[in-house]
Amino acid sequence: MRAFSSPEALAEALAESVATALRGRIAHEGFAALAVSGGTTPVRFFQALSTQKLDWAKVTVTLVDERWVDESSPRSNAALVRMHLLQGHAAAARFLPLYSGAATPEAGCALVQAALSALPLPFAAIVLGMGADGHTASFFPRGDHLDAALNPTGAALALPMHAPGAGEPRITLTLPVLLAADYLALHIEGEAKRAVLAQASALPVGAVLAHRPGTEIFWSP
Ligand SMILES: O=C(O)[C@H](O)[C@@H](O)[C@H](O)[C@H](O)COP(=O)(O)O
Repeated sequence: MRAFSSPEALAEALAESVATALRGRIAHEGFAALAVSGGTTPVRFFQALSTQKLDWAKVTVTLVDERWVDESSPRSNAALVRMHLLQGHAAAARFLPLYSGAATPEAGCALVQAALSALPLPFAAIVLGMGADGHTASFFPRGDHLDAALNPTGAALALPMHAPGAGEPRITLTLPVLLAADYLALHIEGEAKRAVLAQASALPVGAVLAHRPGTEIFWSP
């Protein structure tokens, strides 16, 4: 685990690592894709990343998971990314939202998967968050598609998810998509989340860490 003294220091270091992964992929292949998480934690990281100098016009940004709500909702991860990440240098990036306006994530999933499969996969970088219940992406405990989403050999790139702790219906990238990324990081802040992480083996986030022990964990108080 990389422990930092402040959320600001963490944000700068995580932005450096992600920018390095993006530059590396652009240098080799000309294009790169990045998936980021929503929620409340990533705002400082988004702001730090938006100031990184790289050829953002070659980057497609999308989400690890999304709440099935319109961008006018304060719960929209897409709105969060537009407001805090797609600014400054990063304003030149292309953004692929996961929410399409379809009535349900089930109805929108095929379209999302088609759009994802047109990206320069695997992702150059993916940054995960974690909830207090041990979910990461939308791999929620008791989620209706949890087993399918955590199948390391599953063919789906994205799946709908309904779960008691999820708030609204969700759509999420699947475990094999996360595992294939060039660079995979988990960003958590606060003592409570560090304590949850210590119990990770019994939680959905633990499935990611078990399959990808090299996942770089960023923590600050
Ligand atoms: O849409 C979401 O909710 C996220 O992508 C989710 O997976 C997030 O990373 C955790 O819930 C942590 O959320 P906080 O940063 O708000 O604690």
